[in-house]
Amino acid sequence: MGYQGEDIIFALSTGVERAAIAVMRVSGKGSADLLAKLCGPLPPPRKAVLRRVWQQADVQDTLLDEALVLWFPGPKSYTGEDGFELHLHAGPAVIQAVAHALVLGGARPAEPGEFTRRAFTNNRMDLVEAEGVADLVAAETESQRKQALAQADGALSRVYAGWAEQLKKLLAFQEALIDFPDEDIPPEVEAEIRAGIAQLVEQMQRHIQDGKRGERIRRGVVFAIAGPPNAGKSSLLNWLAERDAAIVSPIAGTTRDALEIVGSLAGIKVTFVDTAGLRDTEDAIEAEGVKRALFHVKQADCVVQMFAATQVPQSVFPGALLVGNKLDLASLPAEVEGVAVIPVSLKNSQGLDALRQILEHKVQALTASSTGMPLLTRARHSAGVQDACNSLQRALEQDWPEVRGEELRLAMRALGRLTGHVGVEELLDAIFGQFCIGK
Ligand SMILES: Nc1nc2c(ncn2[C@@H]2O[C@H](COP(=O)(O)OP(=O)(O)OP(=O)(O)O)[C@@H](O)[C@H]2O)c(=O)[nH]1
Ligand SMILES: [K+]
Ligand SMILES: [Mg+2]
Repeated sequence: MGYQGEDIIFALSTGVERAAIAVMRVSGKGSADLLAKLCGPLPPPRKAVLRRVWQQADVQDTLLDEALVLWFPGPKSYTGEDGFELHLHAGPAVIQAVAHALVLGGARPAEPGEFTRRAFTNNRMDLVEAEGVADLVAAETESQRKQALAQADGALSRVYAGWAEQLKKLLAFQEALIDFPDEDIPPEVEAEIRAGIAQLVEQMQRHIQDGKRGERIRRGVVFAIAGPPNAGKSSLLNWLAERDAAIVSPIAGTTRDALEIVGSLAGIKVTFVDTAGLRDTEDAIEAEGVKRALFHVKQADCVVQMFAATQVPQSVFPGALLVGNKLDLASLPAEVEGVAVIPVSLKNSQGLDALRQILEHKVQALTASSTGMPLLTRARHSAGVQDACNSLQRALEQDWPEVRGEELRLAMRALGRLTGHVGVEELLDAIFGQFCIGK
């Protein structure tokens, strides 16, 4: 997608399902003339006005619809450009006819994310905020909504801007040391620069470590259900899904392919993956299932390790929740290798409320911020902060003022790339391409 800020773009901003009203959004230089062409004299800015929409209003040729019209003159609009919205009756024929009239008036359909990209280009928001908008549009759970809204509102950007501001000061001091080595610069300046850098490094490291949590909220917390055949893993999945998602049978080795269900716990998106029972096997297909099961165990945020009361395991996966099933058949140990056993019977629905609570707590623990800072939400952010942090660490190791200054500048650039203030042209297509059309 080549950026073409000169065009007038339009898109349906509401979904394509049947609805009463469809919002057609238009933005770009020349929007005022286009709106006048369709609806006659411009309404007052940002006021909803009922108007007839014509193919050509001046000659009242072909009435298309009667619509609420909003005129948004730039620069105080979403994109920063002149634009307008038509709240149409949502019939496909109405939408089609209006789109046709817009094209006749010189507009073109928008690319995915193009409105938000223009907002970014016109400094209405930075990249991190734009990503927040994309997440907000995609938010399915309460926690995703809150996190995305805070990010779209600039909470994360303010953290990065704060760091950039501190860095700028440190850089200014450093430049002074470089440019006026013989002047009477107080000796403590050198120490202050070092202390300032060390402080930034520490904050960035904590932010990166905390970052997995924000990503988990965005993507959902992934649990892998693993254990030997017939432990009751698929039975657990079905209980969580509240439907017969997986085949349950007394035959060991029933599940082969990993099966995922998506839901929410404590307002947070979660994915549970049912996997093949872990055992040595001659069967090639079952062996492939076991291989995949182990892959999911490695990838998951948390393993739910299941066993049947009749077959207590020798070892526990690191960090796993240990669920002992078939309480109805035999008694369960209180713990295995120091890890508490959560006793249940999926057959008799025993212990399931307690299990649900433990799962909810786990989800909260995996997603809560440990620093109180807004969480970074994407691999792109952690990579950017890591870049900046690496430069700062190299700066700390440097005694040469010039080299240290250069590392500080590199750290600045890394932060600038994060928020989109420098050298991000190549990133933009990738980022805005993820948006839906009309945003
Ligand atoms: N008695 C008893 N049987 C159970 C319980 N939970 C599950 N089962 C039975 O145990 C058998 C195996 O259950 P599954 O859910 O298929 O076990 P699995 O761990 O998915 O097995 P694989 O997919 O073969 O690895 C089925 O016959 C279930 O009905 C329980 O709490 N008590
Ligand atoms: K089974
Ligand atoms: Mg199974």
